[in-house]
Amino acid sequence: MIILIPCKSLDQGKSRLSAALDVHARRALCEFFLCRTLAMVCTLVAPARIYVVTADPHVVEIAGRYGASVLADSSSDLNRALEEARAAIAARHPDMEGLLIMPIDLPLSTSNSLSSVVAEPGDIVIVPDESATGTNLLLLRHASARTFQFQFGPDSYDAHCSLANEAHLALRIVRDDSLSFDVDLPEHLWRWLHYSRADVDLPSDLT
Ligand SMILES: Nc1nc2c(ncn2[C@@H]2O[C@H](COP(=O)(O)OP(=O)(O)OP(=O)(O)O)[C@@H](O)[C@H]2O)c(=O)[nH]1
Ligand SMILES: O=C(O)[C@H](O)COP(=O)(O)O
Repeated sequence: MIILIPCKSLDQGKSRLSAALDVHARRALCEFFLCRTLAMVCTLVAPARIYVVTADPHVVEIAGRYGASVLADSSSDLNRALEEARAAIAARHPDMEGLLIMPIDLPLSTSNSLSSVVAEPGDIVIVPDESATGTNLLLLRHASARTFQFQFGPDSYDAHCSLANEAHLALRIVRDDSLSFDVDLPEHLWRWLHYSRADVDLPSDLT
């Protein structure tokens, strides 16, 4: 399995938190999210199977610390960035049998919860967000790993499920509180900070 982490430029990420956090704090949060995500996925696969697609040189440097490879995002569109990254990955890994799209903003995710998703059978495994509108995790297997068209954006959960059903793919839906929680809006941030303050070493901008 290959793990592909899309990462917006750190100065631009989590823009919907701008009412709650200034640009420095948002940048610190994105860096924190990126590092914890890289550390976690390194427990699941070898660094040679971890890719980050980004336009940010600082993200490139961070990914390098974890031994992950970086692919350039020249599009500023998430679906296009993923398509281009996947094409590059498929060329480097002709044996690619699975591709997991792993966002950075799932702060309750753990190695164990990710392992459970990876253990699910099927051509496509989806973990929706709490509201069952977004797609928090997308695991593609077999031919889908190379061909399934990414539909990230508004209502991506429905869009991904519809596409999978139209193509008669074996689709598994996983609902898991630790993976369904993503930090998009200030209310998510407050909930996460409230629960994690005791056991997470947060960036100083957030404490
Ligand atoms: N490379 C790349 N990654 C992206 C892009 N847009 C979003 N991402 C990443 O995709 C994942 C999910 O994105 P969102 O939850 O929308 O996070 P975000 O874009 O930082 O949040 P907002 O700015 O508030 O929309 C995160 O890992 C983002 O860093 C993009 O245009 N290019
Ligand atoms: O479904 C999606 O497009 C991704 O999960 C991003 O959605 P979000 O911006 O609502 O997290």
